[in-house]
Amino acid sequence: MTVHLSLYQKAEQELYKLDQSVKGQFYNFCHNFRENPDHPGLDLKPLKGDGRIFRAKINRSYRALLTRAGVDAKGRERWLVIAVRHRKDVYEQLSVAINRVTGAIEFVDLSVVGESSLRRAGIDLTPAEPEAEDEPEAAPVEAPVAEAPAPPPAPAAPLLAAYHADDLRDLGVADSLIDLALAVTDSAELDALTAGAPLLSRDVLIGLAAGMPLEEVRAEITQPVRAEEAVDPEDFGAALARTPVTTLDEDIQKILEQGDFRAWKAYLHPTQRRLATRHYSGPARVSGGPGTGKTIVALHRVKSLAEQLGEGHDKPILLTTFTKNLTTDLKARLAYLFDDTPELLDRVEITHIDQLAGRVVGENAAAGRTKARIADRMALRELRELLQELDEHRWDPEFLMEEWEQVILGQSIPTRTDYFKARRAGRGRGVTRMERNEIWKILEQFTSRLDKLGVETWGQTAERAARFEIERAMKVQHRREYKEQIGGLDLRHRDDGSGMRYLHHRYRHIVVDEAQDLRPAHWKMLRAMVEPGPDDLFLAGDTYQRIYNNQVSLGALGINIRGRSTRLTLSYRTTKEILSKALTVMAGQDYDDMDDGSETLKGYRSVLHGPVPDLVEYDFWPDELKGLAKTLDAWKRELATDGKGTARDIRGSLAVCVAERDKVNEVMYYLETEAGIRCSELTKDGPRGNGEVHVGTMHRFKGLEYQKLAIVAASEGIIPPTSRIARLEAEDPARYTRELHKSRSLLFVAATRARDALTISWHGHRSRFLSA
Ligand SMILES: Nc1ncnc2c1ncn2[C@@H]1O[C@H](COP(=O)(O)OP(=O)(O)OP(=O)(O)O)[C@@H](O)[C@H]1O
Repeated sequence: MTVHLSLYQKAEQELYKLDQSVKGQFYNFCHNFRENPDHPGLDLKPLKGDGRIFRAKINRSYRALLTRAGVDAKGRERWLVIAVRHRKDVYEQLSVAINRVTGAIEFVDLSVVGESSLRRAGIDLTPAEPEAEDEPEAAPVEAPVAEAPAPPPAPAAPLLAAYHADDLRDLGVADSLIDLALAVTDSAELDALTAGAPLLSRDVLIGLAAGMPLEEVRAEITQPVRAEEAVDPEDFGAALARTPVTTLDEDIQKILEQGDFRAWKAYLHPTQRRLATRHYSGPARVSGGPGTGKTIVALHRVKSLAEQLGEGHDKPILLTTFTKNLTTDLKARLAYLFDDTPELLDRVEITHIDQLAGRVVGENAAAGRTKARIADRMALRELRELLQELDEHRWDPEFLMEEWEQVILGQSIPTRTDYFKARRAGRGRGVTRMERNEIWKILEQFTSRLDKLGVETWGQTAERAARFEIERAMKVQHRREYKEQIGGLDLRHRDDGSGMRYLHHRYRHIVVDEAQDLRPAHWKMLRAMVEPGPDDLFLAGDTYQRIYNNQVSLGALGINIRGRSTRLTLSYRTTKEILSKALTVMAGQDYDDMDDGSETLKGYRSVLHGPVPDLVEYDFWPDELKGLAKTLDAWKRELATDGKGTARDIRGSLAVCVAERDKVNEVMYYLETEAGIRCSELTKDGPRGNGEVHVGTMHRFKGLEYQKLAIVAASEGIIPPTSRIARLEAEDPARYTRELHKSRSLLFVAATRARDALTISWHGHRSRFLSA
């Protein structure tokens, strides 16, 4: 073997799309090239424009474009395949360079930047290979009958007129794209220009065009991917080490068969990769809009931590999330990510947060003293009954329930005196000392009522678990201090019989997904479960998607993420069209960053395109159901023509999302009995049954994604549920605002689950969150 051959990330993606036969021939090409790149059959030649790019023959029609990248340790020349193209698409003007910011090799393909940009920049593309003689000529195009020439359109202002070439260069835009980018006049042109652009150029240009200030682009897009060492723009050997590639000494056929699944497994965006692999001096957080890859980063973070730990017999890494059905999803994705190192997966515990709290409480309970857990709505019913029995009408049961959850349980307040002094930040309505006394009395009766029934809420479980874990952490700390005091001597005498010897923090690293929804007590429990220090806690979440009541201030809970917080802005899931509809739901809203600051969706964007979402109004619910069945039928037909013919293939591609629990049954009943469409309900344990269409409440859709999604009953009165919350507007405006936020977030979460197609319908009046 005379050369070492690697494949550029983008070239790999191009290969996936080619016919199986071309993939096979590419495999042979690699084999032959590695043996002898100068073999006459490969016909290796430099392009006339950038002599650093060579073309070589894969078969009669396809060409590999390659560049040299130094020599390897064995003295073999290293070559990089930068693209695989039909020969008609190989132009002399293609260029390759080293990006001065990332230090990686970048391939710039001017043939995909769009006609109008090229025309404006006066660039004429020359095919590297003239048409073959035996190829049928294209039919001559008839000259159109001349019409009176239209007046030339007024020149439009460039989209990035506020910036200079030096700004773009400085931010990392590829040199050959800078003039073109500065001449772009509308977003269609920008899309064409960025579609095939190197990653950093694309991110910077889209960020600036979306209105992100230059300094923010520098801090959030350029800085995270800057090479750590100085970049030599001519050293392709050094640059290869910074470029995402596959080494073709591996079995390329196996890689190609994995197809698109490899997308997130192998190639994280450099910002995502850095977040997943870097060392943090303490708790860190990744935020970002829906579909920006927060979960993917969390999964890779787990893998990177497991690799650092190596094999072992315990599970020092915890991966946890708020919803039960997501835990199943995380388990499957993580198993896929670890498929080549299953022994490392054994070092990870994946548990849903309530289950974890339940286990801690169970471990600490005396035998036979465990309580059954009830959902919050059952507890609320008990509280309502209690208030009726007490003939107590001054207090709204929902307000009391929140006060208990957020203030008393949230801060582990043990006594009435402590409650008098408690912080009630963000609770809205103030309460006097006398009122606190009344509230305490009612809640005391309420908790003893639950106690007598032998039940507790998940909030109580979390709070008790937090207390047990804090005690445990204190014992660990005391033992360590004592050992230090006595000069590091063995503590066998003191430990014997107490189990103390085995006491340590439960985990070395904790990774949390959907962090925005955890309760304060969950955070306290997690904080105590891991020793404070480097890489202790890693959180992924988006407060715009908070759909439960649990607003926290992490700093106040002992989790300091200041300076270790990063936001992702590029959506990999949703199309631009769906995203812009979803963003109108959030227009003008302020959300917190879980740390007494505010969060933003500025720069949140997608580069994918698809149909504009359908917004459909019906007079009555039965009409809407009929319309839904029609939409689903049409989608099924579309999927069939895409090759996803059978019900089995469609499963998991289509879904119907509803705001209210009752409507789920109505939708399923109608679709099954009237429209012959088989459904599966999305439950907290995942989809139940094998139906082709998943149906569930908006809460159940968190973290999931579907190719085509219908949101039904998006009517005013249902979202937000006006009859339930209207009175709060006057009585407790802060709570009213919180309820509206929650409702709005639910619709936002639901709309951003759709990958390609989205329909939102309603009967009566449309939800106030949906603009025309
Ligand atoms: N670097 C990447 N390359 C290709 N696909 C990616 C990449 N990162 C994420 N994705 C894909 O984007 C989709 C969304 O990713 P993910 O679920 O991690 O986003 P998220 O930010 O957690 O979303 P949400 O907040 O809505 O739950 C997934 O299909 C994932 O496979």
